[in-house]
Amino acid sequence: MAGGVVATGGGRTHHEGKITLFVIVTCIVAAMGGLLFGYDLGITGGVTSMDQFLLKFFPNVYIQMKDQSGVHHHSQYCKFDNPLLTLFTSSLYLAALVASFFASSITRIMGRKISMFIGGIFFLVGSLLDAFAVNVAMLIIGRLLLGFGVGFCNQSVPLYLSEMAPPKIRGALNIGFQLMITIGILIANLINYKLAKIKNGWRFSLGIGAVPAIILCLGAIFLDDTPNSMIERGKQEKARKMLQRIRGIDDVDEEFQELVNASEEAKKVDNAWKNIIEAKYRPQLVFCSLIPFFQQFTGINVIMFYAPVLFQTLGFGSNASLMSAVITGGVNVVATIISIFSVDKFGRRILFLEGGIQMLLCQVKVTMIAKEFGVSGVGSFSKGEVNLLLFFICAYVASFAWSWGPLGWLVPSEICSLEIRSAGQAINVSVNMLFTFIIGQVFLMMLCHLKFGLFFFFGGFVVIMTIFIAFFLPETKNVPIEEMNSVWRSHWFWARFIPQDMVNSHAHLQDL
Ligand SMILES: OC[C@H]1O[C@](O)(CO)[C@@H](O)[C@@H]1O
Repeated sequence: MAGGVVATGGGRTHHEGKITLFVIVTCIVAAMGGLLFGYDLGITGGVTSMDQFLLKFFPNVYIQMKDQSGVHHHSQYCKFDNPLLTLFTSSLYLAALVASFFASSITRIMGRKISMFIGGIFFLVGSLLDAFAVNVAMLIIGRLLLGFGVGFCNQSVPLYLSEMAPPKIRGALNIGFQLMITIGILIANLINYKLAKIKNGWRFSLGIGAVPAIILCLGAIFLDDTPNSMIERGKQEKARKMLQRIRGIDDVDEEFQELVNASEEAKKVDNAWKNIIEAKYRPQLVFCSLIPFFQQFTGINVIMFYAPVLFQTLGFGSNASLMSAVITGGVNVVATIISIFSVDKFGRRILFLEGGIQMLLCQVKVTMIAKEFGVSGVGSFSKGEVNLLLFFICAYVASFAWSWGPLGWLVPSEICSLEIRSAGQAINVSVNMLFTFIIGQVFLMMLCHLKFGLFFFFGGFVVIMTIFIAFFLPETKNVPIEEMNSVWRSHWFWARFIPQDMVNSHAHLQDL
């Protein structure tokens, strides 16, 4: 899940309830929010490598790119290094960061539906502005609007999904949102590949985002709000009817009562921000801040944002570069699906540790192969080397996609109890957006200065984060949220922060 607060409605509930057609339609529409995020995230990489786009908005970059003589630049690595070009990609994340502060209150006070609708409108207008852009300003304003869309949808969609779905599929849906993001990235890569050859293809690439935005807006108009949100806003009777409708059964008393109780308790939480800085919540504060930071310092967005540019820099032809982005996008989707099936089987730690080691090995291998290209970037690869490079980049993306990708959202959401949940999620989402923005903004400059050593730079962070997980993250698989304190209490490091009276006496940790 890429944001929002997970509504657990009391944790381990096993209510009756079918997966009704209503729930399915609801989920499809809401999932458009994740798809749009992924689409807008993945689309810029291909667009910024298209000649016509560069020629229109960034002619200097175009000249540098075509110039093989070295007159305009010192090395191949620097040909895309242009702050405005990177702002086109990364401004979206800055806007998303700002919007999520407003979006969380609007989602709570006015409901999930309104928030999704506002997000959809931002996506729609942003896509159209970009598609019809006549200058760089219009292009960047469009990206900022798309970023507002991301901010609103990241708050409302995951919440909407988890509140509409029957409890038994809530966990799967949590990762399902991340899956939709990866599908969005893949679709963007495919569209770029197809449209690169047609005249002004970039306009279509940027404009096609309007289609899921329209579905999202229409959905938000016609679908109802969640029972949780109705209860929160005092519409009890409407909420009960809604619950009967979405569950497809009449007897919803037990679940309804639980939702009412959860809402009462939520009202009692006076100040999640004050709570989370208390010493007893130190582990949650640390993980909600460091997990998103580390997730971005795996370097994944270097590939997601700039794969075509990166491949071109490393000497791939323009078509091969766009195709390679499709391949990495496909690997990303498949590995995220693998994660859905293995996260409750192997546990979080195994996935984090395996993912970290595999990412590191791949980064070392990529550095070694890219070294052939030389510091000045004038070397060239053999066909075999190109394939090997692509193989290791794919293996790297796969290891991210079954570890830090989905777990970066899952773990923070499952360790925060109600009294700190909203603050914990807000920290997680904002730290993630902030560092996505920073990496998006400085990557091309880093590529220019660090050259192939760039992969090593992120590799260094992967070593630190893997050691961090090994020593500090206890296994959270199958641990109900109310028993999390026992886990911290029996941890060699976190135990010192947790007073004995916080530990639930019924805790059972045999499964760990
Ligand atoms: O699938 C990769 C994508 O997933 C995210 O980490 C969000 O969870 C993005 O920052 C990244 O681009």
